[in-house]
Amino acid sequence: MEPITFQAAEKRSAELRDELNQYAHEYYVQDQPSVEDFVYDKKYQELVEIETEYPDLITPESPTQRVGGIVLEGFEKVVHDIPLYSLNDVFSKEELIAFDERVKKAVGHPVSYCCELKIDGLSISLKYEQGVFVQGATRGDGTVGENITENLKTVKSIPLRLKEPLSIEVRGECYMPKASFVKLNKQREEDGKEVFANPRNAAAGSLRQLDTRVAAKRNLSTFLYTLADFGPLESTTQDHALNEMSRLGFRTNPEHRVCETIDEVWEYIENFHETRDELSYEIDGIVIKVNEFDLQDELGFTVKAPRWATAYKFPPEEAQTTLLDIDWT
Ligand SMILES: NC(=O)c1cnc(OC2CCCC2)nc1N
Repeated sequence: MEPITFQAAEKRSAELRDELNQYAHEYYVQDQPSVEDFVYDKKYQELVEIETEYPDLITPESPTQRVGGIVLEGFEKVVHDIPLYSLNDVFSKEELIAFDERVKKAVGHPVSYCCELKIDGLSISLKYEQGVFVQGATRGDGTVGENITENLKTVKSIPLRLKEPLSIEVRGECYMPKASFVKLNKQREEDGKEVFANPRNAAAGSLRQLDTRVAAKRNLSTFLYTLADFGPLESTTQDHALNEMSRLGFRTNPEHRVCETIDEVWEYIENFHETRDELSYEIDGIVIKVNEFDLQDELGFTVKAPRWATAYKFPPEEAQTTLLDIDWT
């Protein structure tokens, strides 16, 4: 390609960055690619050539920054301004009904619930300043986590810049899709390496890598589910917050549903208990949250968990076809 002037390179690289980030958003966040891979690859190659010629044109959100390439000494500690709470679990319909009774007694009237699949991955917290991804951390003990920003930058579904210049913090799950888990373990077996016990461990092991190029190759993904620091956003319900996070460019789980009664919640639980093997990711239950944020505030927290949420845990899968038995190709 004939060398181009800096001005032409500046304009062209900005066009390519926006175009490639839009293609990546459609592919990794919306699961609806609008172009074939070779179209993306060709434009990506052009951007690499321009950035190689003019390194000053590289920006934090350039798609070329997703491949990793630094080896960290270790992970710094991060103190979470807003704690990441855990959930009180329930294991039966009776316990779920008791949860609903406690909530109704405390607020004095029936409430609607936002039901979400309980993704079996690693809890992460993402901080943005004026729309730019500035820090990613593990949950840790809920108050102190580890700074894994460099590894999370390689996770393609995590936006490096939001659609609006907001300063917010969101939380969610980083997970490894079942098909990627099977492929990784087959490769590790061939390489004589120890295999991962489950996708959650594989995701955790990938994010604990000090060499970011390793994390970049592990095909990790995310579902975000908590608006922690709202910034200027004004969601009043969990369901609305999920829709806002999706609008801002985050990947959220499409199966969330508002249920008006605990019976509807139970229907939702039974449905996904039966069909979860069809999902491309592992879930270990259902998270049920009081939908209205003002009622969540009224209910508050115990020492470790919100009074306004519970997790219905599925019984461990006995004699279930294991992931390795299923042909994921
Ligand atoms: N694994 C999940 O999919 C998941 C985990 N946690 C939460 O909510 C937090 C927010 C307040 C307490 C728990 N939602 C989820 N969907």
